[in-house]
Amino acid sequence: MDMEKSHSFLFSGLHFDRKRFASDFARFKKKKEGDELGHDETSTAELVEKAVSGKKRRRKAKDSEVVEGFSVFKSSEAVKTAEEENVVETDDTERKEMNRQAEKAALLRKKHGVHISGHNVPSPLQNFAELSLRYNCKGYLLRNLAGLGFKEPTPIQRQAIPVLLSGRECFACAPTGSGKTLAFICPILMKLKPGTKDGIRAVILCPTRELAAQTARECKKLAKGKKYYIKLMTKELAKCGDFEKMLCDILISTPLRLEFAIRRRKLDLSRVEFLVLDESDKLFELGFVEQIDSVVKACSSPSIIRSLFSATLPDKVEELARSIMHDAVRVIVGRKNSASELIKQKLIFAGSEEGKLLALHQSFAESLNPPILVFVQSKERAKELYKELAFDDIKADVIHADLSQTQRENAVDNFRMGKTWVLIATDVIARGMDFKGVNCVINYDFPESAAAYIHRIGRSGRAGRSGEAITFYTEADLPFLRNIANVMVASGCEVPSWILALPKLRRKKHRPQRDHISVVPLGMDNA
Ligand SMILES: Nc1ncnc2c1ncn2[C@@H]1O[C@H](COP(=O)(O)OP(=O)(O)OP(=O)(O)O)[C@@H](O)[C@H]1O
Repeated sequence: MDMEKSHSFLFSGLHFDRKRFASDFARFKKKKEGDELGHDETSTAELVEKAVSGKKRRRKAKDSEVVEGFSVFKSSEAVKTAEEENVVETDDTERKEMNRQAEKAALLRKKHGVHISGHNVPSPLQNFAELSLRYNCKGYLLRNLAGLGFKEPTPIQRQAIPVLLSGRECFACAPTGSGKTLAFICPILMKLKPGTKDGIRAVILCPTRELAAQTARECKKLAKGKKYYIKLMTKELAKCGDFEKMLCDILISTPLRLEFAIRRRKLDLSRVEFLVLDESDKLFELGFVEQIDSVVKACSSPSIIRSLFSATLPDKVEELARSIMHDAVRVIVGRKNSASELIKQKLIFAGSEEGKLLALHQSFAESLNPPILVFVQSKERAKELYKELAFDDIKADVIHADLSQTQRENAVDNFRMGKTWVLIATDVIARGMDFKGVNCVINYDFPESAAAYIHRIGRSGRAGRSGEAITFYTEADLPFLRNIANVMVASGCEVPSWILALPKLRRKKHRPQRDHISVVPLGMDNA
């Protein structure tokens, strides 16, 4: 691929007029043939060719260091013929044009808070129309984007789409609710032919079933009008699907189900051209990493394009991923690992576990502005809090990993439709879930990490809307308070200075033992 690039790069802007230099060209051709017979005649065309290939060598050497730097060719030692003067002039114009383009791209990135690393990064999109001007995007996709009301690409879409379309692997980190899903689906749809019998050519991995189902739905919306085979790996499919006969262009799955299908059902992923790890930092956590490993191995095509997307991308994950990626481009929107600036964040000291419950009842009694998401630390606590709220006149529901698939789906659907006002949840829906217009996220239990905090509160303040996040804390959470306060400060929220002066904590996860959620004093339940 690099070879191809340097080839087209070398000859772009250089037009050797074969008609005008017909006689030279004929001599050059003769010379080439004559070379084999030991002739020694130098033609104009050959001089040009020599000068150019000399440039090619120097340019190749220079390419590995910096992208700009064409001035080096000005010191060509080769004899300058009139034709070569032409070449140099063309080179100069080409250089100026490239510099102009690079400057324009840098300004656009600056305007949208896009930071990149990697060489030869394609310029960001100015608008969706550029998808067809630069990349020949089909009309159906542009119509679907317009139909969904997407007028302008979001910053991550502006940069990540051209990166993936140019065949480069990509690490992408952008705030919650900033349109990362479209950033990876769009290039897949643009690159893959719909409805072929070639087998699976794109795999999107998500950490939860809910997110996988949501991503499959988004993918179908964007593909509307084209006969793509888009499949969600359900439990039944993983267990009983006839993979040899299954028509599938794009497969969306959780790592567990996909690994099961690969290992037990011999699912063939050797023709996969795009592998996306959504919420990639989660997927590189213990418990997922072995499954990811087997999926990465099964996607064995040498030309595969892998990409990692998340709102949080710790350095450790980047290092690990870098070992499997080739020449990846890194795209960061805003500050890495930070919360969306659209969310107003507050910390509330609730004193004790009982204090938290009273504070929640009180805040609901004073003003209830649904839809509201309430996060707790475990499924046991989710059940407990749900029981407590059931006495109030509030339409509450609960979602956690102990529920059946159907119960989980219903909980999500009812919340989406507005039938549920308050959804009590564990971290099972903390990442990626796109509930439109969540007004407030309440961290009833303090999040276990800064990343968990960023993802949880990121269920509100999406797609340009504002949101609110309230985090309760007790004495037990004090050692971890500073970590969350730092995230708040980084996204422009005010935090009391004493919190920022708390000692630094090395421990990454915070899951204290907590008293049961109940206003009834312990031991009185059966009275
Ligand atoms: N260009 C756009 N213009 C307007 N809205 C958009 C655009 N692209 C995506 N959206 C909408 O923005 C919302 C958030 O998008 P998405 O779920 O992809 O966010 P995300 O960055 O993946 O968030 P998270 O980190 O929480 O997973 C969705 O409702 C989506 O439809």
